[in-house]
Amino acid sequence: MIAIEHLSKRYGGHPAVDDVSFTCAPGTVTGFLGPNGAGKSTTLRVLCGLAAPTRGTATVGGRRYRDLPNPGREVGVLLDAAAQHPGRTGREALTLAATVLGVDRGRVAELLDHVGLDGTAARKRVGAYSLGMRQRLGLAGALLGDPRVLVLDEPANGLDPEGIFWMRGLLRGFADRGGTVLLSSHLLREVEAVADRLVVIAGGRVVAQGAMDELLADTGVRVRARDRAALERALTAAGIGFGPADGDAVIAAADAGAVGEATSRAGVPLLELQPAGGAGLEDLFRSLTSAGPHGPAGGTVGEVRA
Ligand SMILES: Nc1ncnc2c1ncn2[C@@H]1O[C@H](COP(=O)(O)OP(=O)(O)OP(=O)(O)O)[C@@H](O)[C@H]1O
Repeated sequence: MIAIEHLSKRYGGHPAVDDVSFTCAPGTVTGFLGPNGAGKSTTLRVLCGLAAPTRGTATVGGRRYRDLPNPGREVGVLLDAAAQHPGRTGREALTLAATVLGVDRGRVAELLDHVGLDGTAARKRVGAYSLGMRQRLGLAGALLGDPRVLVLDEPANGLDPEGIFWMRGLLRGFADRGGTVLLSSHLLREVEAVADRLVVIAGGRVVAQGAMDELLADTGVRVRARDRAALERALTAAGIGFGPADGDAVIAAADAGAVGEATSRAGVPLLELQPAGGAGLEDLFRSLTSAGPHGPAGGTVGEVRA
């Protein structure tokens, strides 16, 4: 179990992470989603003992990473695939890591195979690897100690669509065998297909979290009027939070009845009013994380919070 509790991290006066709390249970994949600069990496760095929290705690199985007796055996970490020693071959890098961890060297070949690095790739220096190959090698390193928990920062970066599909299968299998996975991404589509739960962060704060199916079922309604400004005024007057969708539509954080009443009271004819549903998740993500004049769609945030 990963537990992030009231975690804050300030750099100078700047709050990179501000009172963030969530948990990740065994048997699940949690997608940690947010735009660039949202605070994902900082949270993961604190969790893995690479940065000290200003306030709050981040623990694995009730202990801070630095207090785990053999962390590599309990938590597999891949935070920056690009930061691997360029002069070693993939096989050398993994063999060295196996020695440090006290893992049987026989696992090196097994893992190279598991992450799809063949003999030729394993003999190449890491400096000549593509980012996708480095991600695969980094993942092999994270899995080397046979941990029960995986913490991965943007692991799909640099992978082609086939590689992303492969990684989803690997992470799903890991969780289905009882493992705990926390993976960050700035792209909803990357985590949508594999995550059981989502934690959405923007500006250092959690703006939504919940089970994927809850979030899919509760993404508000998509509403469109010829007069967008009048629609926005009607929603604001009714205290309904909203955010931008594609085209002229907005995603309103209320049910269709409440939106219909608000717009009819204001005399705003509608061109469209329907549950946002699964297709609205992308819109929800954009509206929750937009720094537009209305900020995150407040009502929805409260409703989807677990
Ligand atoms: N070492 C640091 N010193 C100062 N500010 C930092 C440091 N690390 C991160 N920040 C700032 O903290 C905020 C959160 O950054 P963080 O890297 O955690 O976001 P992120 O969601 O991981 O984004 P990205 O996807 O771009 O990595 C940003 O404003 C960033 O500039």
